[in-house]
Amino acid sequence: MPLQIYNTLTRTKQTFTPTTPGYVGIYVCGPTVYAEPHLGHARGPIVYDVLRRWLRHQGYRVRFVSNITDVGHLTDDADAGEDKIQRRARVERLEPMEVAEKYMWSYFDEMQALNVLRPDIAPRAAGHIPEQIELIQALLERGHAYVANGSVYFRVRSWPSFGKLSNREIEEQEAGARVEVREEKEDPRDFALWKRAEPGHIMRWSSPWGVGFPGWHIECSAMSLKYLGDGFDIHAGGVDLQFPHHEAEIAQAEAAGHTFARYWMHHYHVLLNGQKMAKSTGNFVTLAELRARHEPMYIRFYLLNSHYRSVLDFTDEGLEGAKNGYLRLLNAYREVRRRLPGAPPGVHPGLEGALDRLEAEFAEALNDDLNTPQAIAAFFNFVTELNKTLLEQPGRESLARAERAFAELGEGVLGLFPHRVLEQVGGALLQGLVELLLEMREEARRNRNFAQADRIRDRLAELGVLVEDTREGPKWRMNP
Ligand SMILES: Nc1ncnc2c1ncn2[C@@H]1O[C@H](COP(=O)(O)OP(=O)(O)OP(=O)(O)O)[C@@H](O)[C@H]1O
Ligand SMILES: [Zn+2]
Repeated sequence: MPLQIYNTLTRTKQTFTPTTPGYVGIYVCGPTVYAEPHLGHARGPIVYDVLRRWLRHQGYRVRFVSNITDVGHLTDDADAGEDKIQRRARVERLEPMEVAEKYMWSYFDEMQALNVLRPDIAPRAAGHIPEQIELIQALLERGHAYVANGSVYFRVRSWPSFGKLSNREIEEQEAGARVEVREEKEDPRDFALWKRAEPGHIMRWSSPWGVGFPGWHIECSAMSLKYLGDGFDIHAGGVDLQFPHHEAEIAQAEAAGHTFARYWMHHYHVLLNGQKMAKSTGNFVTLAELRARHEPMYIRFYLLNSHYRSVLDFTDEGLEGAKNGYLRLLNAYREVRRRLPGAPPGVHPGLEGALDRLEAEFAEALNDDLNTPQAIAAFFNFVTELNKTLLEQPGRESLARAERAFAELGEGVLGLFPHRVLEQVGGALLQGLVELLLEMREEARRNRNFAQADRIRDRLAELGVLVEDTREGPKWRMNP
């Protein structure tokens, strides 16, 4: 079965076929960079990272674009309120662009720690003002926008398909708008493409309509079309963005004469205490806090262990459980790597069969609307079978294939086993030294020098090397 994607536009799972055979363009709405990223911010990037890796694994060339919003996102969705970045700049006594830099880099650092591949392009809204102005001009020429008082608004009435993505009526949009904003609009449903800068507004650019700044939605239409072209393949973001942000993006692009994205993917929220994790409400746990307590790969595994179209209510116990599951897979991978150099030549039919099943189940899971928990389940099934076959000393060819499965599917596609995690035990020198210490510990025990033996074990534990005494002698593993 080829890749099926649930397309919000059609509300069905559809077979994915790219516009240009062999190439896939993906655009993901990125963060507004005015605060430290929280766990919710990681879900989308990790899910779409797996999508990107999976397409690449299947031989596609993928261009992955994810923007940084550094201007235009107001505290109020109805074109009123203060720019979120400017407000933060006031609080921190920084330049707005300092705020944007600071939190953009925290975001990139967190994503890197979570083994999310860098976007091919991470365009910033403030760096694409001419492109946005050009798109607004096209809308004005076609009568889908109008100038009012130095601001430009999209004329929703002129675009009947507005609302096709979310099927939603737009009345709420009016609710929070300040009176003067409402008054200059022809229709309360209209939204800002360009806003006149009030005297205190620092982030300002010249435009044909006077000094101002772009509306939040226009950046994504302008930048996705610029870098991915008309009719690009996949546009993604959180469900909260479906309306009004994505509706506006579609209307702006199509009303200006472009064909817009063909598949729309939306991930559901990470919750905390039953509510959406969000910067603006203060209901969140930052990635930095979590990373101080947990290896980042536990966090990635935790997020991938639920389907992106279901909400995920975060709990500490859930994350703790993910850790155990993750370590089970990681230890199996390490064991395969450890055995490989000394394995006798040969093919082990049992292991080969388990690998066939893993590959088939894994592909089936990801092709079914990116069912990552199912793909992880395929790995668990495999590890159960692998552990059985390891008792029979499988030959090198089969072990090498098992190693490739971990490397190509576990790391290459799911991104769960970066070199860093493996290297903690992978280095031959480290391995040799630990084994030497364990030999000395055995010797100490034979000489009834238990204090010495315990000291070696405890010192190793402090270094993260856990020693377990089994019937076959001491075994050790790293606690990452
Ligand atoms: N709790 C969450 N779970 C999943 N995705 C989220 C969550 N919060 C935000 N996102 C997604 O992260 C991206 C960046 O969103 P944004 O910067 O607006 O974050 P936010 O925390 O919701 O901010 P605010 O509270 O100010 O609206 C968007 O794609 C958004 O859908
Ligand atoms: Zn967007």
